[in-house]
Amino acid sequence: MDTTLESSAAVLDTQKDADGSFPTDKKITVVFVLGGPGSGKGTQCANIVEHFGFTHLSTGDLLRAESKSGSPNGIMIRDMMNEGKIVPSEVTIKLLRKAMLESGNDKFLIDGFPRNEENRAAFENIMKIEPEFVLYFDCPVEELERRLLNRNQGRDDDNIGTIQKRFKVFIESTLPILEYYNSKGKLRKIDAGKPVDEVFEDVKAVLSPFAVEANTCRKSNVSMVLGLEYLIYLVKRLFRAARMLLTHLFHGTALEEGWHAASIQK
Ligand SMILES: Nc1ncnc2c1ncn2[C@@H]1O[C@H](COP(=O)(O)OP(=O)(O)OP(=O)(O)O)[C@@H](O)[C@H]1O
Ligand SMILES: O=c1ccn([C@@H]2O[C@H](COP(=O)(O)O)[C@@H](O)[C@H]2O)c(=O)[nH]1
Repeated sequence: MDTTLESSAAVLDTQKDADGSFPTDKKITVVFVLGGPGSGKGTQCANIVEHFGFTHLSTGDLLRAESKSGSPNGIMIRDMMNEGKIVPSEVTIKLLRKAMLESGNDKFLIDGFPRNEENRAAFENIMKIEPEFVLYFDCPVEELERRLLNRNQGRDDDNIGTIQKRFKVFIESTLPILEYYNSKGKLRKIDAGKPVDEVFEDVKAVLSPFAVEANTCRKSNVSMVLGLEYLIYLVKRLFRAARMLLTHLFHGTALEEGWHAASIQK
């Protein structure tokens, strides 16, 4: 499958209200991040960004921002989120595509998406991008509920009524997506019921293929710096030798005296 932003753009740009254009033909790496509400997707994505250079895009965050922006879809999005319902794919994918473009990156963690079969098929058809794999944060429901009720980030949907609806949607619509990717050998399941640091150790193991690139990059930066320092050292020595030679040619005696004086001082 062709996975360039350019080809995705070609499809999306046929849409009447699609904005912007994709500047590159780079290969795009996408990792979907899924898990029940409160399983720690956002928390772990922040760690991944720091260590592996991905851009983190939470579709929930993108929809929340859109609902507050006063856009024509704003009220519809807010009402659906308050009911724990899944917003139509074209709305979410348009926001995702814009954010991917604006990031300038080519490696993305797409958090909280695809949530149902419609999301999955639409992303594949429109963006023409297959995920590398799906990171699935698996956590007992009692722990999810405890975390959400203690989150205190002012989210309208972190109340027990909406939380129950979100759990139901996750079981009915998102679990089949996880099964789909599992059948394709693309599911990477993580025990998310453990403390944050322990979960991240498991995440790092799954993302290790991307660390190779980061290490290589770091190593080559180090050798570049060392190489540059050595070059500066050589140039300095060359200048010193040239200066001594010139001084010797024009003031041979003085130089000899200088050397002599220097060797006495030693
Ligand atoms: N491993 C963990 N152990 C205990 N608490 C955690 C852990 N991971 C995250 N939390 C806490 O649980 C809450 C939910 O975490 P987070 O927002 O990362 O989940 P999420 O999966 O992104 O949620 P949502 O799907 O609702 O956006 C936060 O208050 C976070 O600090
Ligand atoms: O792709 C998506 C992502 C989210 N939603 C809606 O937003 C809320 C909150 O999502 P979080 O991932 O917990 O931030 C979710 O319950 C859905 O109503 C969506 O429709 N599509």
